[in-house]
Amino acid sequence: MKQGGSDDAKRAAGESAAEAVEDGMVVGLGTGSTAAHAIRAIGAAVDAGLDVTGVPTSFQSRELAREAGIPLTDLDAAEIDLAIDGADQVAGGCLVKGGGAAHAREKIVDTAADRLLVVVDPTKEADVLDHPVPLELLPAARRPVAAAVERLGGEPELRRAERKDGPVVTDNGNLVFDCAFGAIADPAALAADLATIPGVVEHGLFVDVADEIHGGTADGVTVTEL
Ligand SMILES: O=C[C@H](O)[C@H](O)[C@H](O)COP(=O)(O)O
Repeated sequence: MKQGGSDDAKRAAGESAAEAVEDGMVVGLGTGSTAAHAIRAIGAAVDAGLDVTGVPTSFQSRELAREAGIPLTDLDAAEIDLAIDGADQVAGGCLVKGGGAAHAREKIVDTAADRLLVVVDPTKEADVLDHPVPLELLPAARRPVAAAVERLGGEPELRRAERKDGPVVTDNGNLVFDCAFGAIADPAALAADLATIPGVVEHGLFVDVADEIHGGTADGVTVTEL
């Protein structure tokens, strides 16, 4: 599922968003190769004396933040000022997320933040969302969830692990379906439908969550306010 934009473009986007982090902030730390650049840049700022606390969105972002020296907290203890996160596709301010199977915790952290800055390279930007939508689902609900997705016109595919026999298991112990719907004309309506399926823990459509898109290229960054 992962797409391969250039690392220079991802770094430009991540570092651009990290510049918005101010002294005293609690920052949501997204997951993925683009958000990783923001985490490293925030770590460098902490090393230089900035007082920032992070709320990770996954095992991976927690590990990276620890390595980068960012003090961590959680939603029980703190309000989040700003979150920085990647996306698998962006169109019209809506996002598809979950290529790294982290979208459930990402959605909790990103929606809890006062502002969400999305960091992407040009391969992620589209006119209309048509990327398969990841669903995190309870293992016991696999068959009924698949049937419900098909009734909505989607084609669910169980995500399989690349270096393990069997499925991907999320940080929460659940399965992931990647659901192809073709072009998604009305992301809000599809999001509402997916949210009502029993057994779906979270879907990867993020509608009305992002505040800024930091689109990186090897030559610079375009910031789009939403
Ligand atoms: O589950 C993973 C996340 O939603 C990522 O933010 C998303 O897949 C983008 O990752 P990357 O920046 O590596 O393409």
